[in-house]
Amino acid sequence: MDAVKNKNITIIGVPLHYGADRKGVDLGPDAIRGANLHERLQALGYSLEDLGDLNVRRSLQPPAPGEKLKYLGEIARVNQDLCETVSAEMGKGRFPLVLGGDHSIAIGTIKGVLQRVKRLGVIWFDAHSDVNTHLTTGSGNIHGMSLAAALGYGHPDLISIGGAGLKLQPENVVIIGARSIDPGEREFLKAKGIKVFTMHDIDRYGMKQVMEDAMDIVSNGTDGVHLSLDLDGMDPWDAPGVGTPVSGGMSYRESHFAMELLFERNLLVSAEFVEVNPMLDRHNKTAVAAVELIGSAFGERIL
Ligand SMILES: NC(=[NH2+])NCCC[C@H](N)C(=O)O
Ligand SMILES: [Mn+2]
Ligand SMILES: [Mn+2]
Repeated sequence: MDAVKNKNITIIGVPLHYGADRKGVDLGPDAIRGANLHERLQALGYSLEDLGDLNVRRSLQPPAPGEKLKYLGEIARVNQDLCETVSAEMGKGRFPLVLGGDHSIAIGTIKGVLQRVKRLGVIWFDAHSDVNTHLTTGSGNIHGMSLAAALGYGHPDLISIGGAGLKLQPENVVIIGARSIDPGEREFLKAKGIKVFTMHDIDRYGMKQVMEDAMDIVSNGTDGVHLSLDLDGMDPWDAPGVGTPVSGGMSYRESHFAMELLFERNLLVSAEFVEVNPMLDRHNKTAVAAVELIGSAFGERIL
């Protein structure tokens, strides 16, 4: 089962903001749909189903001061739901395209894909590495912990989603575009041997080389690749509508080119586009960028 040859896509919206503890990113799925997502994919010959948005239970209590796992209950619940939905769609031979919502939803997406593809590669496109746990986080925001959780590290309520023991292997994961890594995360990445292509590497070697190396790593010994794309990986000039912007990111062209190269290698079995926050955006620019990157990843070309 592979992305580009799989012409059946299921779109799943996850209007979650609790992992970012900041309002607006819950409006991401509709902003992305509103930027003509369906039309663009249909024009490429894909057959779509859109399940709408998963239900997010509302919290009536603010987190306690200093809480290290803010909104854990709400986040774990929707991720369990997402995991089951992704797994069910893949079981029908469909390609899950998940729209965030904050990046904590990667836990549910990846766990669901892992139920179908045991040896899974992941490309994590992000300004951040999201490998904090409740023991290292400064913010307590779970969107900064999702990659660690998918690797099997963190709170039991997060790592047990989808079944105990279901996890990524560090050698099958690459991070691209990183430029903001916390001290605890740096240690984690080193200890686990996770390959990070920082902005420095993209400057030095160019996006073509970085993507080729990245795709070699994630496809080596795996049966499929998941793309987890945080829009804050792009430069805030091109994607201003994100909650945790970091200057000096991937340009519009670099990001597109990365998606085009991904399509050419035909590795993807699933993808998610997260952290679009329309309340912080200008003219829906970030949602439009998301749809354009999705278009390129699914085969759009200029000529
Ligand atoms: N998915 C994201 N935008 N993550 C940002 C994480 C920022 C910071 N490292 C934290 O743990 O809070
Ligand atoms: Mn990020
Ligand atoms: Mn992220």
